[in-house]
Amino acid sequence: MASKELKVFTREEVAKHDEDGDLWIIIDGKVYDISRFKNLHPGGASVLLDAEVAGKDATEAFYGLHRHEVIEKPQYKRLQIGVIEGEKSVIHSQIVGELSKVPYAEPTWLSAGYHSPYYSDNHRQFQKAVRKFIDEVVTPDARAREEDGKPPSASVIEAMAKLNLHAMRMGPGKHLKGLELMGGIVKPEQMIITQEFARAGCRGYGDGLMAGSVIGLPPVLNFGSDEIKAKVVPDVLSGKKPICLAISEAFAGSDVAGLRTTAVKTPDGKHWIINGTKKWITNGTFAHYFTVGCKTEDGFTVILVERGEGVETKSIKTSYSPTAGTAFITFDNVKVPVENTLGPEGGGIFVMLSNFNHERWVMICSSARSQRLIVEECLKWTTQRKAFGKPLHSQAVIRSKLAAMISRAEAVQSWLENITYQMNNMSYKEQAKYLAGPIGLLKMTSTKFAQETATDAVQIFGGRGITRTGMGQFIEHYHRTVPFDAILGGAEDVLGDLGVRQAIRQMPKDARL
Ligand code: HEM
Repeated sequence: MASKELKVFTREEVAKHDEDGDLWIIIDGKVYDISRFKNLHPGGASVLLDAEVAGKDATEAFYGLHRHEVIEKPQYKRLQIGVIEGEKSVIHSQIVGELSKVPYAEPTWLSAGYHSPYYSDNHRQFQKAVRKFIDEVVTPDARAREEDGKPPSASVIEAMAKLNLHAMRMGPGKHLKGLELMGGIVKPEQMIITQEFARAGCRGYGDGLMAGSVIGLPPVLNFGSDEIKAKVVPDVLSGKKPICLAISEAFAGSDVAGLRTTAVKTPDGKHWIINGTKKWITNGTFAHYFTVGCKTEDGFTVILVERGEGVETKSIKTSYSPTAGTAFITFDNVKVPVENTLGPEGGGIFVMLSNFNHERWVMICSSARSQRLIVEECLKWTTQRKAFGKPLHSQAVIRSKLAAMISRAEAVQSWLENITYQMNNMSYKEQAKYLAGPIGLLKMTSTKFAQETATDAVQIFGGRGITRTGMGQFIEHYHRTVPFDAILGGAEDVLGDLGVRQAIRQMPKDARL
């Protein structure tokens, strides 16, 4: 359909259309005929007939109450009948794939005028490609699935598989050999992928997007037999058969020794028989493979289970969306070949611990990036929202909250970049020795900061910060879902304690005041 031709009006002409039945307004240099829309307006008709609005420039009033995306929706966009003579509209949506120009909305390595010791132009090129993909393919699906609670669409999972994004999210390793990454852009950085995904601002969907594989597949990659890897890895990385990590139970979480799911060998020694339950298992409702922590004769053993007889999964209603597929799982006499054992029998603690650093680091990447998104939302809101006749940010108390939020986001990002650099330059063994503690401390810090930022943001947005639609929708979502980062992958206190205990173990014997 050809787009309607827009006419050119003067402000004086618009001012003549200021009454019920003949009602125009100006928003950002564009003229809208809202004569008929007035009675359908979700905010009511009377506000549009107000003497300050009818026939006038309503830009400030509009942006104090609506997100820009409202006026971009086709059903409202078509209300535009013209433009104002000699004026250009200045407000536009974020351009797909582009960086934000709002201060602190991007980490310094992506901000104009800044330098970074860690990132090259290749990283920037890769980041741009990932962002474009997220903006075009992931974000629209994320918003829709957050609404209907269904798992991420198969088309998104397939599109990610085509670019080998699932494989890249596992970090560097043999599994990337021979794959064409992101359409041929080399040297991918997992931190870039994870941080770009967090920008979609849909926490449950983010986990639904195969987060289970990011934590459930590494034990297979690192400890599975060649036969198991040959079967499972392509299934998972193609997105066709997701995997999840099933450790936590109703009985125990951080206390791995308290887990009760058992695996007992059959008399011929060829199979495990698994019985027990698992709780809060991300992606469990739609996973095909399960990396399961079991109590065995020798202690704790990790075993790969395939969905089949005796495996049942039920959705758990958490405070984020069912998109994540959070499950309660029952294993009822599930028979599994002993070849599915991941790592040594009785050596499951080591398998789990070696996985934790990577899992926590991924979560910090996402936590650091989502805090920044909240900073951006708050900077925009406090600029466009007027209170007592002035922008909100002219209040010192508001600026003080913004100062704290910005500082937290920047501090976490800088520490994270340092840790990431260390990870890239240390062996697996060195990482366990030097980084388990710092990663624990950083995750604790990041999620504490994130929760403080969420609380501050709600205060800044007021009622809108606790409303699921409209201006504060990202703040409401963030405030509701931010505790997930503080619990998943290790609770804050446990992680802080881990960091300090590691430091105490490394205290030199001759250290004295
Ligand atoms: C073409 C112009 C406009 C369109 C398409 C429009 C559309 C909407 C929509 C879709 C909502 C529901 C909430 C949301 O999605 O954000 C809303 C709410 C509202 N609108 Fe408008 N609107 C327009 C102009 C205005 C103007 C000029 C005012 C001036 C006062 C206004 C005042 C309100 C109010 C007070 C609410 C309720 C806000 C809330 O509950 O926080 N609208 N509008």
